[in-house]
Amino acid sequence: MKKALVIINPSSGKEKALGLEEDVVSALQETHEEVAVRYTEKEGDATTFAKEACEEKLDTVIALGGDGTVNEAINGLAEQSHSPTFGFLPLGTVNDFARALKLPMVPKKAIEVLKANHTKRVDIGKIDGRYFMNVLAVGAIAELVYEVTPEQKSKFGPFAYFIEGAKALKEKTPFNLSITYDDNTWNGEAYVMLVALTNSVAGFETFAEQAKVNDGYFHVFVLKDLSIQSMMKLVPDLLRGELEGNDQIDYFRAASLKVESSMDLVVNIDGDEGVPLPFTADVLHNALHILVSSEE
Ligand SMILES: Nc1ncnc2c1ncn2[C@@H]1O[C@H](COP(=O)(O)OP(=O)(O)OP(=O)(O)O)[C@@H](O)[C@H]1O
Repeated sequence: MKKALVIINPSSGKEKALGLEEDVVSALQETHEEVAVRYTEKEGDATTFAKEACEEKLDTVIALGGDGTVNEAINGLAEQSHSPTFGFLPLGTVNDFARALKLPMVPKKAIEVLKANHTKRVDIGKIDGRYFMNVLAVGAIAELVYEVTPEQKSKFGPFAYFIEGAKALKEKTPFNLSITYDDNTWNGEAYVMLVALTNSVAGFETFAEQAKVNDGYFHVFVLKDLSIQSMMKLVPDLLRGELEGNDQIDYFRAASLKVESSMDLVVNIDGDEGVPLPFTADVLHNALHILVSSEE
């Protein structure tokens, strides 16, 4: 007998999730005998619910929410002895993970993906005992994420980060960074370090154009200069998907990282405040089974 759990964050996506519950449940009932629904009330609930679904050996876990809810669900599913298939409806404003997986943004179409039952194995990252599916950020970018208001995100989409980013970066000084990755090291001064697991960062699908959701690597970008000239080159390179060739960026890929600084810095994990430096991070290759569009 197949069993599924639907985790709903009722606050996500202008409270759209509740209106979709019935359609999601009836879609799952086509292939599952039992479909339960649980609503999150606070931070951590989606992790608890997903972990309990693993313990109860459910076949499928579906999340309705934004990247925050998806991250929490993944934190409950990762490295469990029984791992249900995971699917989600992207109801946030940015939805980087859904962009990377080429999921439809229109909820009715995303429900069709759940029905089709086509899965793909996907990498996630592990950082000091926590899990993430999109991005780590150190430096001004990490701080600016907290400064972008939900209104700005709804109005300007990814460009809200760009507008706030340009403001934040202007006021910053570089920090020293020591990165040990696989068998190499990077030492120097940086303004921003971004570790992308997927191509889509802050809604820009061209950010790490070459990153695949299951290539086994972190794609690391270290920004070394913030002069006007360098920023003017950065924007077209970002939009063309050519950031790794930019003179002011050092780019490399790695399956594991150790990042240290003599300065007081905190790493941002999938858009939320994370752990202080130093940290270690590893790619967990093909760690999850995710429901994706059949043409993917
Ligand atoms: N019932 C609830 N009411 C209010 N907040 C909730 C509720 N349940 C969970 N949350 C909070 O919602 C947050 C996640 O929201 P969501 O899934 O919309 O992600 P998001 O990253 O904010 O999305 P985006 O930025 O793309 O819009 C978590 O921080 C969680 O604590």
